[in-house]
This record gives sequence, structure tokens and C-alpha cells, in this order.
Amino acid sequence: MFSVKNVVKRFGGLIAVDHVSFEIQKGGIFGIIGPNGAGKTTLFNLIMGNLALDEGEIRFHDQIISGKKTHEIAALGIGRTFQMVKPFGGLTVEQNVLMGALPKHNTFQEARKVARQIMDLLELTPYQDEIAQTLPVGLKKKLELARALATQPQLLFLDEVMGGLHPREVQDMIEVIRYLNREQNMTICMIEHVMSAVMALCDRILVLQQGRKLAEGTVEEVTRNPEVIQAYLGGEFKDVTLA
Ligand SMILES: Nc1ncnc2c1ncn2[C@@H]1O[C@H](COP(=O)(O)OP(=O)(O)OP(=O)(O)O)[C@@H](O)[C@H]1O
Repeated sequence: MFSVKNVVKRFGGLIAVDHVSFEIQKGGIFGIIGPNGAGKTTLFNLIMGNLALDEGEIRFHDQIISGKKTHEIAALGIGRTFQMVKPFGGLTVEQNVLMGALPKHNTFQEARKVARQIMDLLELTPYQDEIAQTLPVGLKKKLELARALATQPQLLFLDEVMGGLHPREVQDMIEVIRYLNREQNMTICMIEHVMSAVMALCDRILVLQQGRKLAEGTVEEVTRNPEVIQAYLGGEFKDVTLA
């Protein structure tokens, strides 16, 4: 469904993404993990056309998407959330979700219907008239997800949606992602530091380190990989269970 082939991104002398290749199968939940600075967000920015790649190719359903503009990529059915939550701060929750829904729908009524379904799914309806920037982090993360869902993607890229959430909120988010994947047939690719969520959700994991692919495989394969264990034990992933 989606492939990244030999992608390279340089920032001056630094190679942020160094010949990375992977494929995402339709219907899966693909995880991308790795220490800070591994190149994960840069990879998402390359995929969504926010940054131009230096080498390589990105395909979605056999169409080359590298080189396309962000709105063209979104129109093909790819959505994303941002690690640094980016709602329009001065707008209400409902207006924010509508902003995502409007380009995909012919009428305002249709867009509003979809926006309301998404707010219901994410339990944002009680906050629909609140101004986005006044929300606590957990609700801001949900709003970020709601805005991405409003574009009705087939393939959704999630950049650390669990970050800053309380354990109860992490559990809720896991359930929402599982529902989107199983009930709405959405293929998901998630960058995530919260390892319990990665373990609970992902059928395949890519491990990046200093821009390079360190390992790729199932949760079992990756967590048994000696190089991954070494990288993690020396790193910041204190909550990872590698038993
Ligand atoms: N616009 C930029 N200009 C220069 N260097 C950049 C730029 N964006 C990212 N980098 C560098 O590229 C490397 C990869 O950064 P990136 O944000 O992709 O890592 P990450 O794996 O997403 O990290 P984190 O887990 O902290 O979000 C880092 O060394 C970072 O400093």
C-alpha cells in the first residue's frame, strides 16, 4: 500500500534520514520507534511533503508521492497529526475539526455531520465550544487526532499522540486507534515513545537510530534483537519491557 525506498534527508552536514526503506501493508498498524533525534519526525515531514527529500522515493498505491505538495498528498488519502500539537488556537474545538472536514465535502452540512461524528468518537462533544488553546494537553492531543480524522484518510500517520497523556488517557487512545484500524479499516503508522502503546497496537515496528534503520520486524522480533536491546538500555526508554 505504501513504501519508502532508500530515502535520504540531509541538513547541512547532518544526515537526518539515511537510506531508510520500509513498507506498510494495508490494514496494519506500523510503529516507528527510536531515540530523540533518530529522524522519525523528519521522515513524517518527508512523507507528507513538508520537506523535500534528497534521495529516494515514496509511493502510495503505486503512485510516486515524493515531490508532491502536502495538500495533494492529503487529497490522496493520507493524514497526519503533529507532535507539537497545532490546532488553530483561537478557534473552538468544533471549528478546528470542521477545518479538517471542509475540503473533503461538498456542503457545509456534510462536513459538519462528519465533524460531529468524529467529536463523538473522541468524546470531544462536551468541549465543542471551548477555545482550542485553553484545553489541557490530553484534549489538545485528541483534537489533533480529530482534525486528522476529519480529512478521512485511508492511511494515518500519528506523531506521538500518547505523549504527555495520563495512563487512563493512553488507554483511551489505544482503544480509539484500535477501533479506527479494525472497524474503520484505517491503516496506521505511529511514531511513539510510550512503549506499552506500541506493544499493544503495532503488528510491525521499525527502529531508527541516528537516521538509520536499526531493525524492523514484529514486536517479538524487534524486542529480542540484541542491537535494539543495547540501544534501548543505553537510552531513554526506561518504560520498555524487553523480557
Ligand atoms: N529543519 C531542520 N534543520 C536542521 N536540522 C534538523 C531539522 N529538523 C531536524 N533536524 C535534525 O535532524 C535530526 C532528526 O530530527 P527528528 O526531529 O526527525 O528526530 P526524531 O526522531 O523525530 O526525534 P524526537 O523523538 O525528539 O521527536 C536531529 O538531529 C535534528 O536536530
